[in-house]
Amino acid sequence: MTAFAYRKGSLHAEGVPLSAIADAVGTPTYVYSAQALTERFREVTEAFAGHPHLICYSVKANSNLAILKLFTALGSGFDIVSGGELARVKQAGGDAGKTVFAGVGKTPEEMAQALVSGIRLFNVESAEELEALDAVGRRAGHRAPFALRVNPDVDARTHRYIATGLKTSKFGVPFEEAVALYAKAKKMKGVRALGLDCHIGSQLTRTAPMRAALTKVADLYVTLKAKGHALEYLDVGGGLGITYSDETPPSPQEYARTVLAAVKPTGATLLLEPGRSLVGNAGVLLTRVLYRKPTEARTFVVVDAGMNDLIRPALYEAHHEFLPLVKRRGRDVQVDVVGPVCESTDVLAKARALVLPRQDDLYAFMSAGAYGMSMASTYNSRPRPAEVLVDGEAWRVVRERERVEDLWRGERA
Ligand SMILES: Cc1ncc(COP(=O)(O)O)c(C=O)c1O
Ligand SMILES: N[C@@H](CCCC[NH3+])C(=O)O
Repeated sequence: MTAFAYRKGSLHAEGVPLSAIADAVGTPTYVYSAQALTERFREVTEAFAGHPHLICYSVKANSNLAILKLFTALGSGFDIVSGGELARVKQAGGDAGKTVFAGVGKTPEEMAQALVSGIRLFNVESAEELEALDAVGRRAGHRAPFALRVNPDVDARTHRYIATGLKTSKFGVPFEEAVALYAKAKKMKGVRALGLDCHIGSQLTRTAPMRAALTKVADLYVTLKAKGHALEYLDVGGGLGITYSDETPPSPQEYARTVLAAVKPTGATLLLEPGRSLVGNAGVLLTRVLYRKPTEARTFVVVDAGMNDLIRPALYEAHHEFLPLVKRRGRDVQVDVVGPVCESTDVLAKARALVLPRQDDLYAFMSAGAYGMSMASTYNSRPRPAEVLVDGEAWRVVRERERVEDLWRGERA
């Protein structure tokens, strides 16, 4: 069953009409489906059943505590990129021992905090970071478990802003330098090599780049083992894409087949860091129509959600379907759906054919569960949206709408 579907012309999240949520909580509001989150998590786990693995949900995709708690209950670990994300995981009852820490700019303070918390693995992204981690480990009196994130120089065939596996990207250490770095690390007293890591990009819709990268990385893993490094984990990153409009990403099963075939020679325990593929299609952003504005050039529909609430269209020219909460019959016209923010890139849906909305009509931006709220800002002093979690016929607010007073918290006039 799809979590978001029309019933008698009214768009529902599971058993709840979305317009009831919009009326009660206001707009803009993010709404997530517990059922969609759970089903997707189980689907990925089942696809890898039979092979030792741990799913480390990528917190940056959606870091709401209720979602972290739900994944914790399903047995998930986490992929984090900051001390703030670690704090969220702990706050939600997540296990630091099932958590991996990535990112090119971890501070020594963040590393120390993570080490004390018992983090499973540091994914180290540069030679200098390795030295910093070594110093942290020595100071703490125990070796920090690490994997090098290598950059396999593979074109992930995704939007260039979210590709991370090319030589020119800031991520990972150059593939050719990995063997020497592991040899250097062996002499360090504050670190312990426990794995190897790579992540080539996000919203991947083809298996060929995954296969190419993982085959290279698996080869390197075997080489490192042969050189006496006691590696246990191969972290294959995240990146599996979702359908926003007409993309046809691999299914979790097809993804698992590709990954498992490539890593077979390693015998490693797999770490997976899915973000978008678990939450992207489990969330929508509700919005209300403020004004229609026909001009000579085009017809604008101004809604109360802006690029500060959902930045993906402005940042990546990303497509999110724009659906009415209550279906209406009529002739389609072409419109640009825009937000209230004072930026020309605040266009949330461009050149869409739809029945001309009326003032106050409610709509949903679909596929907004990933990198929606987690990238929201208060630009233009707009309080961030509320968040709601639906479960069957029940729903609850899992983050209150930010209040205007929150906008200047900590400021001194
Ligand atoms: C290291 C790392 N792991 C996991 C992810 C999650 O990626 P996705 O949401 O595409 O699954 C990202 C983001 O691209 C990342 O940088
Ligand atoms: N924020 C991006 C994905 C970046 C992934 C983080 N490494 C998006 O919305 O598509």
